[in-house]
Amino acid sequence: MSSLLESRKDGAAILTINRSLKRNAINYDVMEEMLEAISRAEADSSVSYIIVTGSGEQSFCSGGDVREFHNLRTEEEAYPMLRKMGTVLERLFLCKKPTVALLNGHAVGGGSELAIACDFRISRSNIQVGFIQGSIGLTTGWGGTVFALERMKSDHAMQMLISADRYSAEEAFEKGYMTYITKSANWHSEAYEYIGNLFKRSSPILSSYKMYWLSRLDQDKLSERIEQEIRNCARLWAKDEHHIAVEAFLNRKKKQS
Ligand SMILES: CC[C@@H](C(=O)O)C(=O)SCCNC(=O)CCNC(=O)[C@H](O)C(C)(C)COP(=O)(O)OP(=O)(O)OC[C@H]1O[C@@H](n2cnc3c(N)ncnc32)[C@H](O)[C@@H]1OP(=O)(O)O
Repeated sequence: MSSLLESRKDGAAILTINRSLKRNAINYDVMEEMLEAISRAEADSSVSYIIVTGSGEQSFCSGGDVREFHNLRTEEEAYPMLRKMGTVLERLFLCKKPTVALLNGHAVGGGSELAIACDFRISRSNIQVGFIQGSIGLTTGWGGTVFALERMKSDHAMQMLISADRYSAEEAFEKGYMTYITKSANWHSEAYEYIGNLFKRSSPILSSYKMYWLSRLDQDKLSERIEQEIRNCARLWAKDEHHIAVEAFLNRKKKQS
C-alpha cells in the first residue's frame, strides 16, 4: 500500500500521509512520494492549490519515524535523512501554488514543521501541536524554524520552538501558528467548506498572489538558512541526549504492552 495517497477534487490536489498506525510518521517512502506528488501537482493545470493531510483522526503527522531513524547514530548518518525531508519541505514552501495543511490530528516534531511549510493551517480542535524536538535533544531539522520565522511573529515562533511544549490548537491559534480551527462536530465538512471558500477564486489569481508572496523572499539566503538548520540538527542528533530520549520513547511503549 502506498505511504502517500494522492487525489484531485475541485481544483485541489490532496496529499494524504497514509501511515495512521504509526501516527503518520515520515519515513523515506513518504519523503520520496511527497516530493514527486508536489511536482506533479505543481505541473498539473487542473490543480489550483494543494492540501496536505494525514489519514485517520489521531495524527496529522508525528514527525520523523523514530523507529526507522533510530539506527542513524552519527552526524554523517543523520544528515542525508534530514536533508532529504528538508528538500521536500523547501519545495513545498516555495511551491508556486498555494498550499494548506489540514490538521486532522496531532502535529508534533517534524509534523509541526510540515504544517508550517504550508501557507495555511486548518485544524480540528482537541489536537496537540508542538515543535517538541527540544524534548528529544534536537532542534527542528527540516527547515521548520526558518518557515516559522517567515510566517509568524518572531517572539511567538521562538516561544513555541524554544519551549518544545505541546500546545492545543486554540493556543497555537493565539500564537499565530493556526489559521482556522473548526467549530462543528462535523469538522471534516467544515474544514473543506472553509478551504473551498478560501480558494474560491480562479487558478491564475491564486498563483499570482502566491508569486507576489514568494517574490519578497531571498531564495538563496533562505536555502542557506535551511541548510544551516539541517547541519546543526545533524550535529545534535549524534549526541547522547537525543539517543537516550528516543530510547525512552520506544521503551515507554514496550513497558505498556
Ligand atoms: C526526524 C526529524 C525530527 C525533526 O526534524 O523534526 C523529528 O520529527 S523527531 C520525531 C518527533 N516525534 C516524536 O518524538 C514522536 C512523538 N509522538 C507522540 O508524541 C505521540 O505518538 C502522538 C503523535 C502524540 C500520538 O499519540 P497517541 O495517539 O497516543 O499514539 P501513541 O503514542 O500510542 O503511538 C501509536 C503508535 O505510533 C507510533 N508512533 C508515534 N509517533 C511515532 C513516530 N514519530 N515514529 C514512529 N512511530 C511513531 C508509536 O510508537 C505507536 O506504535 P506501536 O508501539 O507500534 O503501537
